[in-house]
Amino acid sequence: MSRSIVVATAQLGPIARDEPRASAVARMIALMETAHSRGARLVVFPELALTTFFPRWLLEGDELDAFYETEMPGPDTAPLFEAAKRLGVGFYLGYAELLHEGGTTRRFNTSIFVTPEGEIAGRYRKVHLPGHYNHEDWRRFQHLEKRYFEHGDLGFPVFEAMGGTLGMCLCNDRRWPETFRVLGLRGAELIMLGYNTPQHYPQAPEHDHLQDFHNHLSMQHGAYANGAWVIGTAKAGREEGCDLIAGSCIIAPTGEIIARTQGVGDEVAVAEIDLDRCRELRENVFNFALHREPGDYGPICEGAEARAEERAEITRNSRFTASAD
Ligand SMILES: C[C@@H](NC(N)=O)C(=O)O
Repeated sequence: MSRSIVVATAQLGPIARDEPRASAVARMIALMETAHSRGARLVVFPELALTTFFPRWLLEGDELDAFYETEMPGPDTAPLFEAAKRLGVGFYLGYAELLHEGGTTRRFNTSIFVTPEGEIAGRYRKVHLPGHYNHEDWRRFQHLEKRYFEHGDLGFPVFEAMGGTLGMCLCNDRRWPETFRVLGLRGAELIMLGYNTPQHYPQAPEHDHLQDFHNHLSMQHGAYANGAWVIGTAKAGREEGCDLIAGSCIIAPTGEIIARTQGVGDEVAVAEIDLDRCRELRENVFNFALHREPGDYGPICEGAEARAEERAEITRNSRFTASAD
């Protein structure tokens, strides 16, 4: 018996700095309706899908806080939840999360999975935060994710929804094989992720022409080496003068891209996927129980305590991550 489900990647074009959330949400509902009209029951939106990619600027106070969600759904996002219920569609959504916890303000780069019933079935907080902590004059665009978000505190959880075992990650996470492997070890059959990836890589501009290649290379390998379906969704196009790559796609457990967007604007690509196809890999070349050799992978987990302490020290010194209320 197959476990087939029609899924969609719902790519967004640029979101202007002054574009209200209600406008971004209206665009997402239109994409969801298009996906639904093509049979989709699951839709994946990008990372930080409700606003422009604000870590490209040094911001403070209310101007910064305005880019975070303090409730989900909130007044601006409730229509997306309602559309999902009306259409019977589950969705992945990336957004900036701000919460007050024990007298502390916490900020995460977060994704959730919402079921067709409108319930939040899964939550993920980004583990691999790229970029830097302080303003760097030499950059045309900042990448202040390390300043604006705390290291995700949930690890890489999986959850049951839509008849399968699902997992999530966000953007830079896809470049790390460990992300996919941990989700694979937990039995993920479908891994969803959103990304905001500039075409220009300031530290090594000679790699600019490789951004699309590295994007697909990472996700296709993650799918193949773990026998999982992967859906990757871009926020694409020229956003506030910064070119973001597109290439949103649906990838089979064999590593093959079976559907992808063509342009750099709002666009949906749809495919029917059979979750049972994960077995083609997981019962053969990547049968973990039979072939994996964890005894030889020691260095992968070395340094965890030192790294946690280093992060805690940085957090204590940062005005933005885990700041006192
Ligand atoms: C640059 C970085 N962006 C991100 N939003 O994590 C990446 O694509 O790895």
